[in-house]
Amino acid sequence: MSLVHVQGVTKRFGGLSAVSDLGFALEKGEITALLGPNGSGKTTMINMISGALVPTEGQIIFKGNQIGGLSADRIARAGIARTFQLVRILPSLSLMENVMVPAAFGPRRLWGKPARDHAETCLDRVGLAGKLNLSAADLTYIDQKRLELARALAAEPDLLLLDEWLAGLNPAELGQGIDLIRRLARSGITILIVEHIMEAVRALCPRTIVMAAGRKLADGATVEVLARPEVITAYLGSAHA
Ligand SMILES: Nc1ncnc2c1ncn2[C@@H]1O[C@H](COP(=O)(O)OP(=O)(O)OP(=O)(O)O)[C@@H](O)[C@H]1O
Repeated sequence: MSLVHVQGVTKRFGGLSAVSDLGFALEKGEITALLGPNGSGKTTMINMISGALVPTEGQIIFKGNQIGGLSADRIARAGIARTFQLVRILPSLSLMENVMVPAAFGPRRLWGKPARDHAETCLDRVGLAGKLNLSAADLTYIDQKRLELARALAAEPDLLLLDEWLAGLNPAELGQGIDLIRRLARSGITILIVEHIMEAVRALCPRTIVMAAGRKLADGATVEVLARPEVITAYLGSAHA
């Protein structure tokens, strides 16, 4: 059985259909790109999987259970974590404290020493092992991104949703970011990536799903999908082309 099964999902905001009758499945351990021009509905889809938005129609099945419409808190505990387009960390807290907070709300509800040990492991996984007691406000941009990832990992997700996690990195940092995501995927986490940097998509994602105006335009091997005329046409109208 697929880890995730999105079936006939629609999200309407008043008269606007941001996502229309979308369907796809994600297999365990897969790393997949969700692409599309600005406003095509990618973030709305991620928001429905993570519980920030309730689908108007359709089902989102995760590990065999319908999760569409459940609270973000319950979905996180079921094993789905995400990052945001604009980094969300707690600047006044140390790195360790930043990661202990989501650990407390994760499936094991860790507290005290087990939470500290788990936070240390998560920070180590993203390359921040030496900075546990620094204040989050003092981090460079890429380290803030690493910290956000460590906070997502603290909830011990089976599915990780990355919403433009690589955006804003310089070329050297981009290489480090790609390596880090690849390492996480190898550890068995299923990853869905919304990303406008095609170099990263090609390097990381064997499979790509393309949305246009809320609908699925293409789904298949990345190299093949990105060469399709209808995909190229969809992107030519966008600022990211
Ligand atoms: N809360 C909301 N209320 C009303 N309309 C919304 C809301 N969220 C998104 N939309 C609209 O839904 C459409 C899809 O937006 P969405 O942010 O999902 O696109 P996207 O593909 O993620 O775009 P981008 O690449 O620019 O982030 C857009 O027309 C957007 O204006």
